Amino acid sequence: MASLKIPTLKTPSHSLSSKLSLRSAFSANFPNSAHFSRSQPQRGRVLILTSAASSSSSNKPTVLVAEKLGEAGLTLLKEFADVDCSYNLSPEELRSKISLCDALIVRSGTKVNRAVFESSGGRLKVVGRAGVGIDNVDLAAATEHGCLVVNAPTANTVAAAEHGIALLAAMARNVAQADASIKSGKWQRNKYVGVSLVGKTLAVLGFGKVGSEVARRAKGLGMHVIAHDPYAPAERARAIGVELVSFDEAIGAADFISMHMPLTPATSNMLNNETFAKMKKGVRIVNVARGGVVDEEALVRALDAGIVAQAALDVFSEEPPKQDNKLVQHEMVTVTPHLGASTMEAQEGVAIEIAEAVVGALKGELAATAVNAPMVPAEVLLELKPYVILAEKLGRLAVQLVAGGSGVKTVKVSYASSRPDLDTRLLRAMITKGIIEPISDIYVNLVNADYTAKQRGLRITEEHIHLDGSHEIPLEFIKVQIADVKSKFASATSKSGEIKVEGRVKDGIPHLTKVGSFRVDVSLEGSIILCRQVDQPGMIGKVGSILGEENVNVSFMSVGRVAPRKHAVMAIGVDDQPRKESLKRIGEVPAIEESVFLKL
Ligand SMILES: NC(=O)C1=CN([C@@H]2O[C@H](COP(=O)(O)OP(=O)(O)OC[C@H]3O[C@@H](n4cnc5c(N)ncnc54)[C@H](O)[C@@H]3O)[C@@H](O)[C@H]2O)C=CC1
Ligand SMILES: O=C(O)C(=O)COP(=O)(O)O
Repeated sequence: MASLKIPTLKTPSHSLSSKLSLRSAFSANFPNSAHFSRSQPQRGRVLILTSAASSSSSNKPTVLVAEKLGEAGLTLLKEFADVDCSYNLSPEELRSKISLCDALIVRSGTKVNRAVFESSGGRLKVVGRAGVGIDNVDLAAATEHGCLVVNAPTANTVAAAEHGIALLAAMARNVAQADASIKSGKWQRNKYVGVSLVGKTLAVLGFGKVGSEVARRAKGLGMHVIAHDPYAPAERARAIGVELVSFDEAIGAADFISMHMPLTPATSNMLNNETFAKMKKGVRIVNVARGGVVDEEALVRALDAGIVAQAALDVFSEEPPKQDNKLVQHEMVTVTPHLGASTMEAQEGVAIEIAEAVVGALKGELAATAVNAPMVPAEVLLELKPYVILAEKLGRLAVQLVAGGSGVKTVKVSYASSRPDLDTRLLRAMITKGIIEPISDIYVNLVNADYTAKQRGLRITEEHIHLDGSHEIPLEFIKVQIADVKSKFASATSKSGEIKVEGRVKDGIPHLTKVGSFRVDVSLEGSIILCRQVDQPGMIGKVGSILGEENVNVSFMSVGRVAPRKHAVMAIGVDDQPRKESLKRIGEVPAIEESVFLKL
């Protein structure tokens, strides 16, 4: 397996402070628009931005809105960002604009594929999908690029359900065909005799938000409603008088089928030759989900064979469909141009929902509708905040203790906690960030931490040390161990050969409490000098005076020793980075056996 090579360590261009917010967990971090400066690119806390990448002279992030968005959403976005509304961009135009944008907002009409993320040069930090389906966004590529994807999953539910019902009724009564006929001067009352809905069986496939609203409305029309959804809770179905059945039962019993699942590899072409063959002859199909859930050629054949009597389609595998598309032209098919979410009300709601999500994500807040990042509830985030900082700093310290040329492959993290259900995803991500960022150009956040670790051949194992006691404090300590490496500070290596650092949070401030087998206590602010010395009087004074002469402010000092007059490790917190010569002078103090400077 590949391993994470330790090159010369980079000095981070920022210094962490106790003011660090949860922003560091996410990729998109604009503290607020007024303080955001593109001319001073920073890593870690905020986006990697350069003045060359800036398209505007203001300090605000830039949001590209690539498809029509409701006014209320645009107003919200404009309060925080420079908003570029450029509709109908070609793929090439989108790719060339994207490196100037911090966020992109799309609906279903824009393909946000890998090329878009690659063209963004690392600047794009949030993609907002103003709607539900995210099949037009390459989530794997987004994650690999540390780009958060958020959607607006609730505001268009009713609109989509109403459109499903509109298509159901219009299809059953040939509304569209009859309308076209009368407009062409005909009066064909016998040709357009329809079928009734009352008493018929409707199978709702996909019993999520839209599917259940369709079911509720269909029941109001006097239909017998059954549903199939492998993941829907039976109680939810029962509560509205719908029976959940198997897929084969649903399609076998249905007079009408309505599709409401997302397009995924598992649902692609789920209506096909084989499944059409299992349906009742004369079944009628409504699709307001995605064109790709139906094998469209198989549907044409099923229509021509009379297995499917009629279909009503709002969505197509290729949008817009070609003019000679056989389904569009088919007499027994009613079509609309992906109008499910297109009501005034839904579009205003979706616009607000997505604008809030994108602005929140740009501010580094928790994104409640994140699609490609673990969902960590806001209250958990707040509670874990100091531990998040501790986790990143321990990772950062541990990796700086690795000797150049070693390959970091295995990191073991131990969490000592009385909480059996401690959510460690965020902590793990931050340790990964701490380990990878000082030795690479990769920007690591909650979105791409696990992916990046895997890519770099870094295996992070986690262990929970269960403590008895109050559940009030989420964590007693975190221990980070790097195995199978040489250390540039031998004292950081435990008896079993791993580099080991341990820390805990005291009064809300992260502290380093153990290095190897030496207990220390130094707050993790500023930077740290570690020295191993023979435990004897005067050492603190000697090192302190060298730092004083060099004008380096000491914030903290702590000495941990194995036994009096034996070996001791001195941890010195410093506000500024000492000159190389100062560190050399410290190393030359006769009783000092080794020393290392660690930048936090
Ligand atoms: N035509 C339009 O303008 C609109 C289309 N949509 C489409 O409708 C879909 C559903 O939207 P929501 O109900 O809001 O999403 P949702 O996530 O609430 O519901 C989707 C349901 O599909 C189920 N599902 C997943 N795999 C399935 C399978 N193999 N068989 C049966 N069910 C399966 C899920 O368990 C879930 O309950 C969206 O993904 C989107 O593609 C949504 C809004 C507007
Ligand atoms: O929300 C969805 O999934 C939709 O299909 C709506 O698409 P639209 O935003 O109208 O392009």
